[in-house]
Amino acid sequence: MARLSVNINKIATLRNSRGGNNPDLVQVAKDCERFGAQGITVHPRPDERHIRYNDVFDLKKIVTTEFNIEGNCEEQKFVELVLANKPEQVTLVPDILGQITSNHGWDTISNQAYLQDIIKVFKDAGIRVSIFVDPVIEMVEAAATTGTDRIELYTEAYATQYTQNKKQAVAPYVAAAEVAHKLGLGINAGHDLDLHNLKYFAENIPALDEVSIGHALISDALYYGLENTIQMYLRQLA
Ligand SMILES: CC(=O)[C@@H](O)[C@H](O)COP(=O)(O)O
Ligand SMILES: NCC(=O)COP(=O)(O)O
Repeated sequence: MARLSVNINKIATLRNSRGGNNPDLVQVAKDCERFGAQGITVHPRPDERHIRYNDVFDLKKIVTTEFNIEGNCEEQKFVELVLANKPEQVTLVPDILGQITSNHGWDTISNQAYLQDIIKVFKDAGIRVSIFVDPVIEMVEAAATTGTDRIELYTEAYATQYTQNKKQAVAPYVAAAEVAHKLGLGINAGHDLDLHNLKYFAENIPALDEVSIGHALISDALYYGLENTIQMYLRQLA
């Protein structure tokens, strides 16, 4: 069964909207774990639109499952933040400044030497590395020679196509996961996964280690409550 890592970016969005500490991000992380979350994911962006760099230090003190920090390693401040906190996992995402959200994986061919160097920095610090990739066979194959422990399959395209044709939507991800598994890579996935599309994805992807889910899960919690929502997502993975 793939692990569920809850991305709490949008809790920080709500907190920041009024300038105080409500909702309390640290308490929400503790509660997510108490409700069954098997990991906590945050994505501190340079503009700190939601997760602030200081949040990472506060969360590191209390996360007892797996702490996954996502971000763009081309930002030195991000590299220093991760090395200072040594999470269980870092997920490297090639975001360009000003993006509304993450919307592409690494070109692991043209960035091969750069990724090899930066991945070694994190692995030498004892941190598991995952890199964000599109479900493109060549990109997965080149990921294997970067030294990364895992890939994270960027699932927006799956989510977008799911309602029209779920078999067609999942096909490239199955193919990518089969190649990744054969090459000894761990397999994570995330972006726009939700209560409608998660079960089918998890049933079809071989050797799926972890999904990280935030936007839809936190939105669902507005209707179903956080504890019930986390349990609902876990049931999709059972
Ligand atoms: C990498 C990815 O797809 C998501 O984890 C990302 O963290 C979402 O970021 P926002 O919450 O800023 O949209
Ligand atoms: N890596 C994906 C993630 O952490 C959350 O993405 P989303 O569910 O907010 O789209």
